[in-house]
Amino acid sequence: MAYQFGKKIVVIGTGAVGISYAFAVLNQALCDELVLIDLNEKRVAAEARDMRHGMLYAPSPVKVKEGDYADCADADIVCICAGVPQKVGETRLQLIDNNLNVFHKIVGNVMKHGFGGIFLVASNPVDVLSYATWRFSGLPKERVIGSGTILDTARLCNCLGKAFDVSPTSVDAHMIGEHGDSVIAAWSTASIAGVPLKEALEKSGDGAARMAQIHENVRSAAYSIIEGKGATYYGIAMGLARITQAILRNQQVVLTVSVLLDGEYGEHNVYIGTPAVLNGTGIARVIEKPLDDDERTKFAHSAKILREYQEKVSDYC
Ligand SMILES: NC(=O)C1=CN([C@@H]2O[C@H](COP(=O)(O)OP(=O)(O)OC[C@H]3O[C@@H](n4cnc5c(N)ncnc54)[C@H](O)[C@@H]3O)[C@@H](O)[C@H]2O)C=CC1
Ligand SMILES: CC(=O)C(=O)O
Repeated sequence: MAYQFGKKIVVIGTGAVGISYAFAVLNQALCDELVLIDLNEKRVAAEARDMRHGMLYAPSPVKVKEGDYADCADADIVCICAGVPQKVGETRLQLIDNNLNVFHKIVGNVMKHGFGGIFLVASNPVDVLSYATWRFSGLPKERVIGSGTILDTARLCNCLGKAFDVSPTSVDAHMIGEHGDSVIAAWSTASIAGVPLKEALEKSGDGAARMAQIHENVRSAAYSIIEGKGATYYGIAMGLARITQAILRNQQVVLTVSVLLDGEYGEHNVYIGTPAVLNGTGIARVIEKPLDDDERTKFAHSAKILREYQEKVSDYC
């Protein structure tokens, strides 16, 4: 496991998601300095101390401490996981007013200290908050990345892996669009070793029903996990760690993340989930999937919803 000399990550908001991400970063030795920031100073100091105790058994030493915004000045990645999560039955978009207010303060504080690295946004609604972070920070769009549909894609690959009895890592399929209720399964391009899954499912006779069921399973996963244990955090933490690895190890890998579209899919000025190539510069390029007509219509609908919510950002600018 490569040790990342000189790499520094700051996590802002060390609740369930932020601290799970921090723990994944330590266990994968993705940086050599990890700084935790939260409004709850007593708790964040305790989290950092607990993590330092585990360092003896980590794959590589990582300096962990609780910190403040001055620590962002020379950070490679600032990952924002702060703000409220959904309560049972609440949608992600319903969190917008509270979390936009939180992000306005946080991004302002980070930029005040001359941050020039990459923002990684996890808080919901993640696409709209990624757009807000881009607007508030003034950084190039390539350096403001939302986790987007990285978790939805993992959920889809899990379902399809189970359905076709292969490892999820052998499934090539993507969830795109809003990380939320209008999320889309890009069935027309889903495959295993080049075998198209839409046709494979259709051959079984009940293909349309199975695809609808798998889509619903993915779309509603967060709702049912929140009902079961109050929050979701391990899945997104692993997804955030994967994005972090792609950036800090300059991997040039394709992941589904939230990016600002500039003509791809016929859309402009909207942060939304799509496959993109990630490397040390952040977003190296967006990959526009060849969608069928139905997927294209649904993607345009998802973008429309997000653009409407993005308008709220102007109130702060
Ligand atoms: N993108 C994704 O796929 C996922 C996103 N999420 C989102 O992540 C966010 C965090 O969720 P949880 O960790 O479960 O919530 P949580 O309530 O456990 O933690 C949130 C933390 O943010 C901190 N915080 C609030 N305002 C702050 C500020 N101004 N400065 C610094 N810290 C501040 C709180 O003190 C708290 O520790 C939520 O918006 C949730 O919806 C959760 C799961 C998956
Ligand atoms: C909470 C959330 O966004 C998720 O688990 O997908």
